Amino acid sequence: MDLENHVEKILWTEQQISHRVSELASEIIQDFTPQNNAPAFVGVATGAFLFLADLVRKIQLPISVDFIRADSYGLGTVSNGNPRIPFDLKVDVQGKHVILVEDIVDTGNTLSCLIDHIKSKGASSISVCTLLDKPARRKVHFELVGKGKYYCGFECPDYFVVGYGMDFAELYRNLPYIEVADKAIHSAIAGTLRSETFCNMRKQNTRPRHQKSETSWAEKLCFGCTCLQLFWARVVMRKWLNLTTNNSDYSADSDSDSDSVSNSDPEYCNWPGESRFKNDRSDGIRVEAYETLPRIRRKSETFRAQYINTKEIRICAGTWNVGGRVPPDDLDLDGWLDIDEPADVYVIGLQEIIPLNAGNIFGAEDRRPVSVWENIIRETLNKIPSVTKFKSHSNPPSPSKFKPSEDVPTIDEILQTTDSDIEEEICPLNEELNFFNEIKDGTVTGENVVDLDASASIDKHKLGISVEKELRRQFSSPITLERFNCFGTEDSEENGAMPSTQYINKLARTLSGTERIGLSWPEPPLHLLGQHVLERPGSFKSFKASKSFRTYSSFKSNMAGENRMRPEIASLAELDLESLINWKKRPPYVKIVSKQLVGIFITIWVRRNLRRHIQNLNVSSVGVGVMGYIGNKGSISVSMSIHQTLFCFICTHLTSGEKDADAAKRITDVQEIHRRTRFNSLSSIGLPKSICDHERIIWLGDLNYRINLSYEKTRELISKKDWAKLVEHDQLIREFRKGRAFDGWSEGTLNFAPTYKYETNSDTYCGEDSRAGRRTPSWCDRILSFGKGMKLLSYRRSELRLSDHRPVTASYMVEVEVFSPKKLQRALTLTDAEIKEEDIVIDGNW
Ligand SMILES: O=P(O)(O)OC[C@H]1O[C@H](OP(=O)(O)OP(=O)(O)O)[C@H](O)[C@@H]1O
Ligand SMILES: Nc1nc2[nH]cnc2c(=O)[nH]1
Repeated sequence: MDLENHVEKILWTEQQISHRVSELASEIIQDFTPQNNAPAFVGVATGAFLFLADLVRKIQLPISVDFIRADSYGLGTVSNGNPRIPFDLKVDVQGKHVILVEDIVDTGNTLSCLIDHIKSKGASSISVCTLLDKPARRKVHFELVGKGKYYCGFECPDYFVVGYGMDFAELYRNLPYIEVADKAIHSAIAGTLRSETFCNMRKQNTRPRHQKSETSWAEKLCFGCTCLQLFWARVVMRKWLNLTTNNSDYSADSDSDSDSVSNSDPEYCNWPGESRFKNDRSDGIRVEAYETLPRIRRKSETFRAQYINTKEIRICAGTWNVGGRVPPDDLDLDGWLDIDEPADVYVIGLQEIIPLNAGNIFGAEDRRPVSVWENIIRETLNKIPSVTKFKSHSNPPSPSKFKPSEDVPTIDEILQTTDSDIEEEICPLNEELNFFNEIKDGTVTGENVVDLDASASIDKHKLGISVEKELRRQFSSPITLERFNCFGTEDSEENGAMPSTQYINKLARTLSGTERIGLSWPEPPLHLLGQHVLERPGSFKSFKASKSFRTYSSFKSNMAGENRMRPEIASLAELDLESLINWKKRPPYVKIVSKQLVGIFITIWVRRNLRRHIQNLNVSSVGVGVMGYIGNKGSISVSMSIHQTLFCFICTHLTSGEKDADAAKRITDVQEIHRRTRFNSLSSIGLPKSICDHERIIWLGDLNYRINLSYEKTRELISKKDWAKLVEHDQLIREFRKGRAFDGWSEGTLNFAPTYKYETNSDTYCGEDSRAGRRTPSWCDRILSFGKGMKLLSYRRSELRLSDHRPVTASYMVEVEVFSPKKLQRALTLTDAEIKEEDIVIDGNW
């Protein structure tokens, strides 16, 4: 930032202030000298401390000096209209002239309250001496007392100002001049903040003037600050302003995380690194959205139906305000995360992952608790065995089918890589069964296959051992060997003496290769789809000529034609079983995103085999707390497509408080979150930009809505478990009805006790002692949804006592659209045939 710009935002320099203070002092001396009774100067803490100190040193009268404190702004920039007096006068002002010394008069709330207070102490007159007056913001008219006078240093324009005692979030008070805070905010938003304020503070205030300074080159470059200070200032400022460097500023499991055979992991052979999430190629070439991850909602649903299937996935959403408590390592999250009914996607939102004290709110983010929570979540999800596969897109499994007992790790899975859906597109269930029936008179029968699946089961607590045992068992099965053999035959000549691990990888790669139409495509733009299928010579022929088709065919013909062990079976002995076992032992869930904003934290985990179907991942954080920007309250939203459906998950912590004004602020918070949440740049055509652009949305968090009843009445209804009556007074339910916040959203029935506020590590609600921060118990912790095709399976709370809140869980069965290359193939082949027919007719006519 250039110097002029910098100078422009200083409203009053040190010299100007000093000069004006002298003038004010002279005025006061003149007014009070004739009186015998020298006034008491009462500074309004904290802001007036410098002004008071400078002023009283220029008053040559036998004055007394004291402080009083009134809290009206708290951490925000808007007076709350109801100042408290947390510390009172020491001197007795009975019968005295009092001069209240203020740094700034804004709404007038503080003064109005203080004047009343001092008047009640019997002061004979009350004057006010303020350095700044902001008449544009005056809301409350205050009356001076007796012959009291109003002394004012400068009229202040309607800016939020800092310096010379005035703070922004308790900082900047020690600036010797007064400047506009908004400017700092705006320049920071424009990314030009060089943190002059901090630099100047250091130059002008923290280095003793007499001390000759040795300025390092780094300090020179940074206007006198060390880079570390500058960095800290930037970090803090960015945090205040809720600026993130970019949308990919979140953590996720890398592909190799927890993969013991990561280098040879066939699942990832076509998806290096994190590139699929970031839309950037590792070679530095930016890949346009339409080339890789497009998802364009087309107008023609009829046409869309020709290449889209649907299936259901289970999503478990959990929210918990953990009150800044670090969890013990053995915290049992099984119930909260509903691991007996495993989900495909876990969306976990925490609030107050760190204590919301000033240091955490305004200082650099403390990320340590994140890893503790993540470890516990990982361990919890690792108890869930891997699921084999969905049987059919069009006949989705019912929730009850997601039983661990069915999660049989078969050798098929290995052969199919991790993506069983893909396999089905080539060889759907019915074809598969027909196929096995076809070769019934050989060694393999349909029943055998069923037996094979059904006989294996996993002890979910001893997953690794079971997997190993099961794999060994399957490898000893003639069926498996034969099937494996068949896959091997296709490329047997080509493969020659290829080492076994390499060979397995190659097999898996063959099965996951993108040449298999649409295997991992999200939804390519139509023109590309057309090109892919039609422009290739003989369209369907090209599919038939593809490696996968050949693999499948050779599999078929081998099985059908021969009923004997081929010599290649011998190569199985060399198979690197250990690699396979390790591969199979990989954790069943992977973290696809974790993001923290002060105390708000969201982490999303998906089944390993779903990961590749998650695209266009984007994160957007919005702070609505202090100053309207800081993230002590706010949201983190995650946008993604799962298969072909757009999802948004929002974890929020909204404004707290029981008053109507607090409820109104929560509505504003929600509106702000909608307004300021932005995902994809304008150039990313077809990708969602805002929350509402998504098809399925889950909003979870400490929404902080309260029950509008007295504490006693609420407790009475809780003891009767009269949830229905309580619900009538729930602020959020009322908002639903009024249609102001969350219009059109759904929530499950609240048939559990309010989740807030409990005494620590206890089942007792706070408030037995009415003096100790009594809170009406409320359903602060909520999970809402928006969008079609979302069936709520359960909505409940868990009895974890770590904090003053109880965690809440909502499980959904959600419909997603799945791209079906088979359908498209059929549609396009037909279209192709129709065109050809037309051509023939035309030819005939010709
Ligand atoms: O006219 P009003 O709208 O009431 O605002 C004026 C008050 O606001 C500031 O105090 P603040 O509450 O920020 O505390 P501080 O002095 O500790 O900064 C300022 O020092 C005044 O006392
Ligand atoms: N720091 C600061 N405190 C205030 N209190 C009321 N108005 C202001 C302002 O502009 N700046």
